[in-house]
Amino acid sequence: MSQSLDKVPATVVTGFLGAGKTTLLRHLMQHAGGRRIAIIVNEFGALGVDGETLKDCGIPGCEAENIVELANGCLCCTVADDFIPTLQTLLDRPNPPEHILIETSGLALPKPLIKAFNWPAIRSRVTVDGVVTVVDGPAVAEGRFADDPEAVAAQRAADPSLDHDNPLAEVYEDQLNAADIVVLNKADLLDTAALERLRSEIGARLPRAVKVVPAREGALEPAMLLGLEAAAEDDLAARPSHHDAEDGAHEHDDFDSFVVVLPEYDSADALLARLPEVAAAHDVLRIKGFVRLKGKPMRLAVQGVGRRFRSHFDRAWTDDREGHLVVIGQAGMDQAAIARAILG
Ligand SMILES: Nc1nc2c(ncn2[C@@H]2O[C@H](COP(=O)(O)OP(=O)(O)OP(=O)(O)O)[C@@H](O)[C@H]2O)c(=O)[nH]1
Repeated sequence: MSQSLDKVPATVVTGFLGAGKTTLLRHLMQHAGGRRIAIIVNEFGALGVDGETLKDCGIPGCEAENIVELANGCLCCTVADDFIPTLQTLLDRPNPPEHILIETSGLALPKPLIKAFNWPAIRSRVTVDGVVTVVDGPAVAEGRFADDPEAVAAQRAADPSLDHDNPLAEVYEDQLNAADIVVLNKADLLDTAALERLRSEIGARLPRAVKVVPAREGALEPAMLLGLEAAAEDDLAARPSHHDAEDGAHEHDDFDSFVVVLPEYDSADALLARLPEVAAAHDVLRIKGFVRLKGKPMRLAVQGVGRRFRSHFDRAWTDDREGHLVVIGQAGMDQAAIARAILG
């Protein structure tokens, strides 16, 4: 399918919490070859961390003005108020972007977002070049997205549109269904046999013939991800969604997030030792944020996915915000207990 020459291509990068979407975007920006790219980030959680991670990260193109953070919330419900005007503002720039990258929240069902590209205000100006679904390989291998993998497989064989008990499974499935390419990320944490098994398992779940490409740190050539010319907004029927059955209306109450404000620490060692234990004890899905250390101008970026944590000094603080961590989990998590345990 050839893309209309005057439409700006937009790539939707989706994938579950912590799968590696922001990491993949950073890699793309690093290898953009001078292309003018704008990024729209939509995040679940009261405080934007992904936008903060990308903005002014030192990669050419990641200057703050090229990165737009959409207000916290469900992109599909704020399409008219937020998303469409944001796109229009980008397209109306004197020097409009040559490509737009959109990072969805890890909990988003991507189809309503793709549908939004059919809105009259933008339909003639922008097209969905492709949907890149980033998958957290080890999390899938650990069975994070299935109540009981065998039971779900059997159920699906009987009725592919069946809802799952596990809300994670539903989001995961919708994100796979929307994909034009699947990035099987965190390949470094899987051996060859596990990687091959996952690749064929994922391939078997996909509703269409879509490539499943293993990656480490989202490091793939931009040519693999951009320029797919999928015009996904014209091809909605091929991308079944749990959202379809709900007739547009959907629940947001499966997941929850809150912010823990941190004191300034002499050393982050004790905090970093506690975090994996807290995440495991409370089945927290995602923890991310920045820690302030006494006497250090640099902020310590902390990223946790399940019980796997990483931290590094990313850049100097540019404001006097306190250190904070955004915690995301399933609804009903004991926020007070988690906050207490984090603060130690
Ligand atoms: N071991 C390993 N870790 C990775 C890889 N890719 C990303 N990570 C780490 O996984 C964590 C989450 O990565 P992000 O890129 O922030 O994930 P995300 O999908 O943007 O997260 P949300 O926006 O919260 O959904 C970070 O600590 C990354 O450094 C990979 O290929 N291997």
